Amino acid sequence: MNAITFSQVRKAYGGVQAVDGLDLALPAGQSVALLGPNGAGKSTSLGMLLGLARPDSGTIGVFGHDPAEAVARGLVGAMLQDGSLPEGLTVAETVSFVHGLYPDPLPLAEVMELADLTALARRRASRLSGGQAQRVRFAMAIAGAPRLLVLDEPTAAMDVESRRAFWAGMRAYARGGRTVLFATHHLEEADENADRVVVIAAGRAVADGTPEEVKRAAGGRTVRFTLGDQPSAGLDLLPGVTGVRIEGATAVLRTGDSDATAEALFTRSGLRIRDLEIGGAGLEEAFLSLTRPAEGA
Ligand SMILES: Nc1ncnc2c1ncn2[C@@H]1O[C@H](COP(=O)(O)OP(=O)(O)OP(=O)(O)O)[C@@H](O)[C@H]1O
Repeated sequence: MNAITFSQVRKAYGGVQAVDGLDLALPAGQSVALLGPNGAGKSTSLGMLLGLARPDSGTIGVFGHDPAEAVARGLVGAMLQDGSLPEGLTVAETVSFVHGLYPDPLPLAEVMELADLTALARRRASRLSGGQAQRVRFAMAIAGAPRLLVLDEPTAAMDVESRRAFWAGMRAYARGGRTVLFATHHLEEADENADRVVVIAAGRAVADGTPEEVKRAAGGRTVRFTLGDQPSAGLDLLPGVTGVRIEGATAVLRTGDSDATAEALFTRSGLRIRDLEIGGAGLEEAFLSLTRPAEGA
């Protein structure tokens, strides 16, 4: 059975078409990243999935139910971008209170462990750093052992160490056949933590598959070399080149024909080429090539 289906879902705010005909079918048991640039429609889609807003048209199903019905049945846990924590309670009291609301929760110690909160149990929840508060929200989202866990940019306020611990907790939660859908614009988070990546731009899915498949669908390879302070003008006109990015002293060319691009760099560009590397396109190149045309539209 599909955990989630979106069929031709549309949602506009005033003149902005936030979600523009989104189709999605996610089988139960997968961890899926909804990957897209700012304003792509990720939060709007997740809000509708949680029954917080209704589509203007189209339908959304969660384990075969209407979203609000699925939430009422306790099938869905969510961690959204904001939401304040109660004043005056410790972390342990906050998590334990929410935990007590569910008929069939995860063991409390397991919730604290998965959210990496054991060492913070006695701290006041209202005095936590942004990243620590996110971990409490994560604990509250998983406490009821929901079959579907929805996370909207969960690591936004976390440092590198907290992120690592967070994703380890998320993957451990996902292991018992549970479904996780998370929104992110961090490519490496999608690459490392999702079985499947849905790239969303301008309110539509523009690519959908394993991280490897998405990279392949975007096609092409990258040719990178040290440009130094030489001019980059004209690199986009070399044979095969479909995109040019300058990263500090390095030029990164996306190309459909790396042999022709490399040959032209040496014979025709007039540049001094050093440290040439040819590689497969990473998720970042795939993401840029998939979302750029839609963004500019
Ligand atoms: N309540 C609202 N009122 C008006 N416009 C909105 C509202 N919510 C979202 N939008 C607009 O809809 C579009 C999609 O926004 P959304 O927040 O869904 O994108 P997102 O992919 O989650 O972006 P981000 O990564 O920045 O969170 C944006 O243009 C946004 O400005």
